[in-house]
Amino acid sequence: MSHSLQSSSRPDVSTQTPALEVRGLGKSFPIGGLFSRESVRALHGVDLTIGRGEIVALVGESGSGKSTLARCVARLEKPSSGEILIDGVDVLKRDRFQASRAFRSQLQMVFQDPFGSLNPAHRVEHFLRRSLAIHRKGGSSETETRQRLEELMTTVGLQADMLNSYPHELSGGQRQRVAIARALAVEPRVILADEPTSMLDVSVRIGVLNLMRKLRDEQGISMLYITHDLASARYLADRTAVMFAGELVEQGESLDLLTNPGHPYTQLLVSAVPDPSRAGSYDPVRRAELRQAVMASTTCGFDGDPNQSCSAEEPVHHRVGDPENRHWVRCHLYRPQAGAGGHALAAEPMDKKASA
Ligand SMILES: Nc1ncnc2c1ncn2[C@@H]1O[C@H](COP(=O)(O)OP(=O)(O)OP(=O)(O)O)[C@@H](O)[C@H]1O
Repeated sequence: MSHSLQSSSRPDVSTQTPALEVRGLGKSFPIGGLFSRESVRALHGVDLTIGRGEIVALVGESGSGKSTLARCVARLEKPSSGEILIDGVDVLKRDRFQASRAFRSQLQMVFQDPFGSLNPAHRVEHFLRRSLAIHRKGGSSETETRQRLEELMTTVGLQADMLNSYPHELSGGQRQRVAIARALAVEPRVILADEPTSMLDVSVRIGVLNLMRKLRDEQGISMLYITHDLASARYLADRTAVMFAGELVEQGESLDLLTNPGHPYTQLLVSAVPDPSRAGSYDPVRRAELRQAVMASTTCGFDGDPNQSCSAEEPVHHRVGDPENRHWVRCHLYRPQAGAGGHALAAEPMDKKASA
């Protein structure tokens, strides 16, 4: 996979009202039955901003909270705390009890499983027509609707005659393109894509990633791209955010973050990416120990000193390197390298603003 990310040629999204902004998002799930007071903290104080026409990758291992974040933002799950703003409007206040049609037409989700997300009893045309009808985007005549259906198919790189196909007649990659076309039918501002390529053959993954990139570049759609795959984050995303035990621990321009990771967890993730020039650097035993420590306690497991643990005191945001890269890390262990320019950001609220 070539790394054609060219952050410098992208428009400056930091000065505009973000397409999506998440502030202090928290989510706990009750566990242990009806009368139990126990809960598992899946998200804690997550701040995340996605500019217009920007793709942000959210990476982290299984159980780190990525899907919970996407499901809360998509309002499939009720957050325990925090705010969600689309185009500067707090949607939790606007539609207090459930997601409105207006919300659904602003934000769409594409799921991991292209096999499960399309009802096998219907033809492709049905899914797209339904989305157009619900959101009244089909045009006033059948001719216009037909034209729109064919446009959607072309946009996602499918032949118009596949409108007559059933899901089982399509490959996994083609089904995922249909799922993306269905999301596009409502002309959303933001797409949340939860591992959209992980169930696809390696050979067709790149096509779906390129489609997502095209939608960003040509239609200005903003995306949260959730993935385990750091190489694809680097290929596709303008910025990458790293989630660990329900919190964002590092964020920055993808290329910079993945070549110069500041948090030990990000370093561990990066070290697990196969790289012939770095043979032997991945330590599966250490990684398993850390995962175990994370599951067993509320501390992050990277630091043996209890006085410096995140549970004793939340780490502040440290800026890493050149401010242009908007790269920060939250870790008590972070020590800027001499000359690297890393320093702690000022205290709240500028801290949060600068870090999002
Ligand atoms: N409905 C639920 N009830 C109880 N706990 C839950 C629920 N959903 C998620 N969790 C817990 O929240 C934490 C985060 O889970 P989540 O699925 O968001 O992680 P993830 O990073 O998306 O993992 P994966 O990549 O495997 O999907 C986990 O500890 C999980 O067990």
